[in-house]
Amino acid sequence: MVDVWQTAMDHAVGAARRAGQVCCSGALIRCVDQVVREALQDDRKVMTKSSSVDLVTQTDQKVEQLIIQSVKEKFPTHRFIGEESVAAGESCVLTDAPTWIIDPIDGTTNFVHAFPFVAVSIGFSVNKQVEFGVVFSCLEDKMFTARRGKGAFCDGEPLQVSDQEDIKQSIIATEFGSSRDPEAVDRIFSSLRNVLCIPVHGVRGAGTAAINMCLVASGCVEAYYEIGIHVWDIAAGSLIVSEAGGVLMDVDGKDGGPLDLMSRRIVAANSRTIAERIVREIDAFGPPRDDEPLRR
Ligand SMILES: O=P(O)(O)O[C@H]1[C@H](O)[C@@H](O)[C@H](O)[C@@H](O)[C@@H]1O
Ligand SMILES: [Mg+2]
Ligand SMILES: [Mg+2]
Repeated sequence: MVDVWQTAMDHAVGAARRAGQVCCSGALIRCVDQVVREALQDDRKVMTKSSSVDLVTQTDQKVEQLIIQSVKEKFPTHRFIGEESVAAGESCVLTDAPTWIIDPIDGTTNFVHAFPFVAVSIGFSVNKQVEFGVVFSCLEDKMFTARRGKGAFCDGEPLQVSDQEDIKQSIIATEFGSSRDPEAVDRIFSSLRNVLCIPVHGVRGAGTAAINMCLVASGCVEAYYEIGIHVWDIAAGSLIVSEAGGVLMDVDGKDGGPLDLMSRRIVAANSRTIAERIVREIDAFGPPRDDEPLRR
């Protein structure tokens, strides 16, 4: 059978690596070279989006344009949902058409502060189903990939989630997100307290949703959950987790409900048991959906 999306996936891997090189040269320069740092004053200019801690740089915008241009040349009819294009006013609606879902720098706050976890995330959906996901963790130089039904890989090596079924023997990843609304922060802390006091072995966060999900897929943490993420944070990572044997869910009711890429809520875990336990412990508030027209 003809593998219709393999060419697109190969293109995504190349684009993610090239984009990662742009991000990483910027990030490494921030770590090591004060003189170049000053010379790059403009490039380091940090702007804000939905809140004073929702950061964006010219590198985010430049990298997204690089990826979109290169895809357009090869696949002129495909559509895009890109984090920085949506911030600039493009619509954020997932249709049945082949759609590239791009987070040019996942972990912009890390990037700005030279905290060494930054990823380029490219998901590709058809009929609203993710067909492949590519996450390039550029400072670690690790390429995570997954094709629907064909497994998940890191640099070509198969990935498998952890087989730990006991949440008390687990590490859980999460993030605080970019809302500083006191009510939302209270809810995030109350969920965190409940999870921590199960008790779990530990709670971690890499500062990027995509890398947190690759950590689940690699078996380094048993689960990742977050409320407030966006479709571009999770499209690629969600397939990498499920193809590594993990489960994905929303945070509704007792069993979470099916993952909804636009709902801004996710639990990604090694097993249903651990995912459902997290759902029971967290406060399931609902930020405005990504496809809600008046969310900005
Ligand atoms: O760095 P970006 O692409 O803005 O994504 C981050 C997101 O904005 C935060 O809410 C999450 O907590 C991070 O995990 C994301 O990766
Ligand atoms: Mg992101
Ligand atoms: Mg981003």
